[in-house]
Amino acid sequence: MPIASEAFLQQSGRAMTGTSKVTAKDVNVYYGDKHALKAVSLDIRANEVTALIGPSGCGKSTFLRCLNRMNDLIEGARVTGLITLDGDDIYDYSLDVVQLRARIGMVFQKPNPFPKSIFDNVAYGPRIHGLAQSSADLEEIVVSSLQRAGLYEEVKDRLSEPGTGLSGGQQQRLCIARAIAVSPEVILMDEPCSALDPIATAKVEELIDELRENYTIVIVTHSMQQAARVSQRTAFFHLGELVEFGDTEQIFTNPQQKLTQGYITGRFG
Ligand SMILES: Nc1ncnc2c1ncn2[C@@H]1O[C@H](COP(=O)(O)OP(=O)(O)OP(=O)(O)O)[C@@H](O)[C@H]1O
Repeated sequence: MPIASEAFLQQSGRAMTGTSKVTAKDVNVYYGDKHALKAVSLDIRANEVTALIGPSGCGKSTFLRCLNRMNDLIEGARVTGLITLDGDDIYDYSLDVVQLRARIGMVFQKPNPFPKSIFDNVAYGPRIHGLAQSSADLEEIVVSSLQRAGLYEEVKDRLSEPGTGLSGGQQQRLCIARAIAVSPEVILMDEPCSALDPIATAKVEELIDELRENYTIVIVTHSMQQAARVSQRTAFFHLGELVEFGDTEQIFTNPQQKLTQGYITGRFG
């Protein structure tokens, strides 16, 4: 592809598939004296799903939270190293963290809709970021976000009812719609299916696969089957270190490291 179009795509906020969207270089995280993440470097490619796997406490969530500076909210947490979004340092002192979190949204383990109507849950972000010029505009954003999250058909007749009245799987798709509504470029998901039953999990996994057409996704999961089903690339962490990172198929069929092999074959974890 000619360089001119690459420059245009990057300016327009959408990097090309295969290009690096988020880059971490030598990232360390300390919680007080605890060195929780050790010299982690990895590239997250645009329009792919990157899965972070590894045994409990290995630092997956810590790394995920570095990517939109959620660790800033944890007292005593300190991050060193470089993390860039489209080449720009996200820890730059002049950067507006609220804007950053609109560009890099997050979906949590437990669905956490606001105690508001389904409509207002999705409208919340666009309202605070001033993304809608009129109420018709806002309605369009809400409807299209619910559609992209695969929830609209199920809730279109009860948009004014509380989001907390939906089933767990629907609540999680509502949270995904809420994240999408501010047009993020990257969506971080921290075990988004761990509170869901298998049918709701399948729906969210299907959705993740559809979303990567427009977004870059990073997902923490405890389920190796899920990582294998939804991701293109997988990073295996152990005791705060990134042990192996590569194409998902290669990681699961031909891991290069003994530790990775031990984990994926269930020898520990
Ligand atoms: N707020 C915190 N304060 C102190 N230590 C923390 C904090 N959060 C995480 N840790 C520690 O940092 C290490 C990495 O934790 P993290 O939650 O990132 O691991 P994880 O791989 O996501 O684990 P899990 O799969 O159990 O969620 C662990 O040893 C954990 O105890």
